[in-house]
Amino acid sequence: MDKILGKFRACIDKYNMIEENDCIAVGVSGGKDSLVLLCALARLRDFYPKKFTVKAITVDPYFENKPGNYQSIKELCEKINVEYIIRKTSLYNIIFEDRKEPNPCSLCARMRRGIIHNCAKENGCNKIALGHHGDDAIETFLINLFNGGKIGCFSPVTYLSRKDITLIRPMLYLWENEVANACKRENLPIVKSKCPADGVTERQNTKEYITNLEKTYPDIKAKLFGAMERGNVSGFHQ
Ligand SMILES: Nc1ncnc2c1ncn2[C@@H]1O[C@H](COP(=O)(O)OP(=O)(O)OP(=O)(O)O)[C@@H](O)[C@H]1O
Repeated sequence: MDKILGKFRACIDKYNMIEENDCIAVGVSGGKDSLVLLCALARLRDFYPKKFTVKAITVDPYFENKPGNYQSIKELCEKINVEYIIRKTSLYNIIFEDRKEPNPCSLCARMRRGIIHNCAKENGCNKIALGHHGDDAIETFLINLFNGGKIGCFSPVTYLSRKDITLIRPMLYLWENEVANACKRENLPIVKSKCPADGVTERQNTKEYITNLEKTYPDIKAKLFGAMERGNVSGFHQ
């Protein structure tokens, strides 16, 4: 974990993501990104100059109308001294059985976000940390550009005034392969998603597009990310 903590902290400091006495809910899906985020934040909590609390929240979509098995995450949370909250939902039932959504991902993400925000508030948190990394940022930037003709991305920090809660994305200075390596090194307990739509997303195509671009422009990822900061895109800045 120490190997990634430098960049992790640099991102937090640059975008002032943590204030004294923050209570931060980490959205934990069970995937590698949010597990690494959870452990990195819990580790930082132990020596960061500003005191803050970390909690973990999993929104259980109830795939196939059955509860997910998050026992290994529960054990991890006990080990790193983090309170763990699992929120039962009917996401799977609503999206795949009731509505039989042809494009389930965006509705699911929207509903899931609302549930995480409410759950964080109910548990006394003023911030929510999400596991987006640098690859997610440049992929989102390109998807918005190519599909919508728009310059934009999610922001490193977003204050949601209606809910009075702030979203932070502390892993933006890490690339996906750095996060994946940290996950392996720490032997974190990935809970494999049972989502029927997993892996067949637009994002996968964009990932492959960027991998191909890298053959001609080896540092295209850093250039794209740098352009977002230099161009002050969506709250990114230099
Ligand atoms: N079911 C969930 N419960 C709680 N938080 C979630 C859940 N699903 C996603 N999140 C949060 O939203 C972030 C972005 O969601 P997304 O589906 O893009 O995840 P991802 O990039 O596949 O990351 P991960 O490897 O953590 O699953 C996650 O990193 C996590 O912080």
